[in-house]
Amino acid sequence: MGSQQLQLPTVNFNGLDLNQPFGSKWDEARSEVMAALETYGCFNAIYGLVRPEVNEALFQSIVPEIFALPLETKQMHKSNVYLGYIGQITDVEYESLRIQDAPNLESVDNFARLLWPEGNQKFCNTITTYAQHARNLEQMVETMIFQFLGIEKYLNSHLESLTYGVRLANYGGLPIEETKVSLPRHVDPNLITIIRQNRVEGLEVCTKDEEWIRVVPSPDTFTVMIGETMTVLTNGRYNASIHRVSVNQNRYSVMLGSFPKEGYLIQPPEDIVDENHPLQFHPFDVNEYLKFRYSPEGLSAENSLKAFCGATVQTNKD
Ligand SMILES: O=C(O)CCC(=O)C(=O)O
Ligand SMILES: [Fe+2]
Repeated sequence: MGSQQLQLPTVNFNGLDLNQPFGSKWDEARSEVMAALETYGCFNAIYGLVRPEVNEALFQSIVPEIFALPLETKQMHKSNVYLGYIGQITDVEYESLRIQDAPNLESVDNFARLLWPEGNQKFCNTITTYAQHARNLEQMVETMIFQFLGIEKYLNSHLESLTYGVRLANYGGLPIEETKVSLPRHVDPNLITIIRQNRVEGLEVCTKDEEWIRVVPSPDTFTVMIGETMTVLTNGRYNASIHRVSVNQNRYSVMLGSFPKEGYLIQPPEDIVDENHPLQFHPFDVNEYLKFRYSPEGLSAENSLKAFCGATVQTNKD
């Protein structure tokens, strides 16, 4: 038998409501989500409520237009190595821009005015509508995780401590004959990333057996993946998804990422730490971690998260 193409599990979120997080449909979706997170650290969510015209505006005009701007203009958004503009680093011309606090119209407008001094209403409306939609999905997944771990009483304060950014990515300089890795294997440092690839595929997720699953885009599907901050929060129960991007043609993607707000420390609730589940990580500041992760010490560490904040656990296999 030929090797069967592995596929990422798909969970249907249509009809689920963040304000009514219960009932048989919700519970069924939650079981599927938690099983997928355990195995892959990610899954596909069918969540088609974003209007087609928003999607069209995003991928047909907003994203291509922003990357067509002069480099100096795009580079006005540099803050640190993970936030802001990233580019000019590989021969495949990967570049990306991050819009901080994207569900908020005022923040997006501030961002837009750096690029277009007279403002850009279409840009602002499209980005905020998209970000609010993806944030809803993000918060449903957070809710499922908190329910599943029996730590729901901490959910509201946790959600209030989050901030959301949208990252736009451009894989240019193509087409080329052979598909090539243009964003190398990595894990995301944040809590959850909601990825939207439009038509052109490229995202690949690594399984525990070191096989790569190619994620096929579809019009109403978002890929949901957990990052290292979620690993810390869940005391190591859920590993961040290892992924990369391989392409042979021009590709755009749009991501929403959740981060703790500046100054918030992440640590697992005491309810999920006990003799059988000893504390795996010291309280974690993602911004400090980002500085470490891209420092020579962080880059050379086998596991930069553990090197940064791992607690010494006697019973651990490593
Ligand atoms: O473009 C994608 O599909 C994913 C990009 C990614 O993994 C990242 O920016 O961290
Ligand atoms: Fe990533």
